[in-house]
Amino acid sequence: MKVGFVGWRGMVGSVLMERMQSENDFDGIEPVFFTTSNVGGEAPNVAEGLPPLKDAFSIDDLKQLDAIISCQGGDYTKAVFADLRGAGWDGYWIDAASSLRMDKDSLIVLDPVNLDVIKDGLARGVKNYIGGNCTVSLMLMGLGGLFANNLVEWATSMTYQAASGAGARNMRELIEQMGTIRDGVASELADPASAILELDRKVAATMRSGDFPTENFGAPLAGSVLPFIDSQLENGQSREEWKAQAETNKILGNDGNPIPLDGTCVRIGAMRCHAQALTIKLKKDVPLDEIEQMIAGHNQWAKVVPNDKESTLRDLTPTAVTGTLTVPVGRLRKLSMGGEYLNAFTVGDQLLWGAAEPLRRMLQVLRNA
Ligand SMILES: NC(=O)C1=CN([C@@H]2O[C@H](COP(=O)(O)OP(=O)(O)OC[C@H]3O[C@@H](n4cnc5c(N)ncnc54)[C@H](OP(=O)(O)O)[C@@H]3O)[C@@H](O)[C@H]2O)C=CC1
Ligand SMILES: N[C@@H](CC(=O)OP(=O)(O)O)C(=O)O
Repeated sequence: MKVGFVGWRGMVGSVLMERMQSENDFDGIEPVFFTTSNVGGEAPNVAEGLPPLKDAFSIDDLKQLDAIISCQGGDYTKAVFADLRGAGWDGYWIDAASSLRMDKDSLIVLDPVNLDVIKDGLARGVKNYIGGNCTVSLMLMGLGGLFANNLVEWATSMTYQAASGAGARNMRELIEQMGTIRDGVASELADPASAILELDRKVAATMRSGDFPTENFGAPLAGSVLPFIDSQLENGQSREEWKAQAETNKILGNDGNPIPLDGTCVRIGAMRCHAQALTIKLKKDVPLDEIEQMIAGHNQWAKVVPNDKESTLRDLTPTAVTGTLTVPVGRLRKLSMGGEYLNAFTVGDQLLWGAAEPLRRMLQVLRNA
């Protein structure tokens, strides 16, 4: 199988390369690497004898491939995809960008949750397989057991989304902001007897000053939260909030009767793990131990964290989860509204299950088909 890689040196692409190497996914495929900026440059060192980088805008070169994985972003997809199909290319297009997700000729891939939908798509001749929004994919990896058991009547999710979701430059800016705040009160911090309200006043003044580095986020994130992610829709939702219901139901293959999902998406000062607090209205009052079994039994990455303080602070934080494929689910308890109202909190690495991993695994599904 001849597989083209576009966007392999970006943040999502680099995580994809790491995962493919550690799973030996390059064995048995013929990888071809593309670039938008360095045609003729050296391909990454993932296999022997790779040809130099090809032009990612060359339809003739792209047409030679059986499958293309793009982590280059939506603008690239918009620039080449239609022309490539228009030129008669019939290969598999696997993409991290959102542009084609809701297209009728595309499926959203998250195989531990929707392998049946993917296999049905392959049998029907679907050729476009798109990774889901990170928050949606991570929610489904954690709570897939409840959806698989048809228990969710509706859910609302309040998210705590990491800087990486906005890009590599934003991750750097978050740390710049943290450092700027710290540097502004270095002398007060060095003196344990300094007045806390004076320290606090200086921190606020630093964050509000015109010099504070906010070029990428557009506002201070360190020491604050930003309750709007992605663009604004006319109905008052952010696009990130809109994706929850639209993408979840598409992933699950719910055509006629969508499960309502909505909430507030918030950027916080974590590096690459998204977290979300969910209120889930169950279709019936199922005992908590059965719910825990459904969640833990759904896939090998979902882990139930006991609802006690020690376990939660040890295992249910971005710090604990970052860089791993584990998707812990905790704070599981029935809410005071009644036995059909479930509380849950889940955390996941948004560059792994939220971006690169579903694409890597889609290639494996194709190879095994
Ligand atoms: N960030 C995220 O959390 C998620 C992102 N996505 C999708 O993936 C797309 C790519 O995201 P992301 O990986 O964050 O984007 P990046 O900005 O990290 O990389 C995109 C491209 O930028 C070019 N580039 C320019 N300068 C550099 C540099 N210094 N280092 C590395 N690459 C550079 C590379 O293209 P070239 O080699 O051709 O120059 C690279 O492939 C997004 O647009 C989005 O559609 C999807 C889910 C989550
Ligand atoms: N919007 C997500 C990241 C992302 O890339 O989402 P999407 O793939 O749906 O555009 C975030 O900011 O955390």
